Amino acid sequence: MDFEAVAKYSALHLKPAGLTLQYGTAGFRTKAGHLDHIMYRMGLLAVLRSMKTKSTIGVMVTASHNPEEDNGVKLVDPLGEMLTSAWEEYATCLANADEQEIQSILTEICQKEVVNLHLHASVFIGRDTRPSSEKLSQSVIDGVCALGGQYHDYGLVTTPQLHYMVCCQNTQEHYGKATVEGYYQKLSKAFGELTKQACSSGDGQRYLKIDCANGIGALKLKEMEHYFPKNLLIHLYNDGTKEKLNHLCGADFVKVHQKPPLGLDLKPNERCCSFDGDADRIVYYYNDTAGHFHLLDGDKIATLISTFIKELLIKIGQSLKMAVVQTAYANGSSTRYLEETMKVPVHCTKTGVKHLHHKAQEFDIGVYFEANGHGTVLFTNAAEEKIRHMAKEEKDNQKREAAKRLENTIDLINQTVGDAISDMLVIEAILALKGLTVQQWDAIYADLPNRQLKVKVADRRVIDTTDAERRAVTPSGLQEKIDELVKTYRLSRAFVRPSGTEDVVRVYAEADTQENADSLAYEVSLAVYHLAGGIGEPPQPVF
Ligand SMILES: CC(=O)N[C@H]1[C@@H](OP(=O)(O)O)O[C@H](CO)[C@@H](O)[C@@H]1O
Ligand SMILES: [Mg+2]
Repeated sequence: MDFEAVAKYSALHLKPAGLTLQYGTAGFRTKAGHLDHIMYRMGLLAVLRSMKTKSTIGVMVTASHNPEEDNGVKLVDPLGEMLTSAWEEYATCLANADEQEIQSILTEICQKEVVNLHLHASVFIGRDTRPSSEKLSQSVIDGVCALGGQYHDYGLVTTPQLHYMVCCQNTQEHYGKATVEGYYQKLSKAFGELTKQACSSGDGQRYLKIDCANGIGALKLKEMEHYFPKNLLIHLYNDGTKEKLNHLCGADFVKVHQKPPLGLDLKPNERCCSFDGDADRIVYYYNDTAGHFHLLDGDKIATLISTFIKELLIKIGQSLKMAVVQTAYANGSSTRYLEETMKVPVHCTKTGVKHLHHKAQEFDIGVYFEANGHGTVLFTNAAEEKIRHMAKEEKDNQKREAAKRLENTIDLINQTVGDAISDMLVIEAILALKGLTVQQWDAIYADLPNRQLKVKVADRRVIDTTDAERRAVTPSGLQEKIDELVKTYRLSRAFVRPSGTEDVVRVYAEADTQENADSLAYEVSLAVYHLAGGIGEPPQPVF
């Protein structure tokens, strides 16, 4: 290891005194001004991870739906998955080390992981549209170079595009070409094939309004539009030319506030969707003729996609096991509908894509979505081979056609990670094929009214949870209080957990009416404030 180079570059990326950060649900995230040293050190770590796995590793500079002033970074493992947890700990350790400790920590990681430092290292780098991202990605490059790694800087890409390209590279392009054009071509071709026999979506309305959160999604959709078949008409809003990233718009804003984004005029019954800042989440919505807003979130998306796949599986007559993976934030109605009506097994994991992803890998076909609209579908190699074989060789016309649809779905979905562009194409294809309007899709089941709130506490780590975060173990008395409150409402459920991306405790509640969900969420927030060391003003009633 060239410690001299490491030390030389480290001096250019000094850690602010007293700053400690943790590799959380989605890597490191904080104010952009505090991240230079983190970027550099993640460049170093990516090189070691690449040597360890003998594969290309991805580094994405983004803070997704967070405010424009924030930034963040996460590492992407060889098949496009999130970084494995043991290395998250190394990342945290390296990030918080004093400058003179860096060498010994790198050496320790190499010893523990038996990293052969003579191997070639390769790192793919991507970034979102934040003003701070370009400089920060240069710091990543410094880290990669300090340890003699090779890099390819993809510049502005969506997070899922970077994951996709890492996977392509490490599968010797079996998954696709490791270029942005390759991505556009593969997805557009699959979409065209899949929707060949569809006339249009049920409402005869052939276009979709997209709120791009003033982020990278707008840039990439503009590039991709030329590849789309003519039957897909999209109209972009919040394309970043006028307003600030994620400000009063984007998938997270729409989901949390349950209202349309600024900058998109919502006409009755028009089908609309929002991406988040790095385009790995998507939610749909519409306003009915009475002016009521209807949100179709990750749970509705999971239901639509799993219904579509299940129908095709029945047609091809293969016994492939499919399951849906959700988190505690999934609306109770969606879980009930999937289990009781659809007869699809549902599993609940902790928040964070990596947990859902791992669980989904246990099934032949694993559909996973967070309620906030992050999700995808995973097919095992064996399931994929079976489907591709049938799509080619099956004699029975109906079965073969169903297998072809599944095959195109496999090619359309980005299996590495949730992907707003890919998910949007899957959803548009399903609506067109099934002749469903957005209203008919929404009517499949009715969501239970719900509310999400945040509470500021001195140290959110005082809250420890169990049972896929549905119950609080500490501080003592908190869970008992929540249980007590939940009992006073109908069809109710509530839980609290420390956020992995913001310095807050999140509160979730659902109940029979919006008023009751709001009131329960408020009461639970108060309990958190009083029992878990709340700071600042106590929570106020929601409305
Ligand atoms: C309730 C919620 O939406 N939480 C989000 C949010 O995590 P928190 O740990 O809740 O801050 O950001 C994560 C990363 O984008 C995402 O995976 C997760 O679903
Ligand atoms: Mg995101």
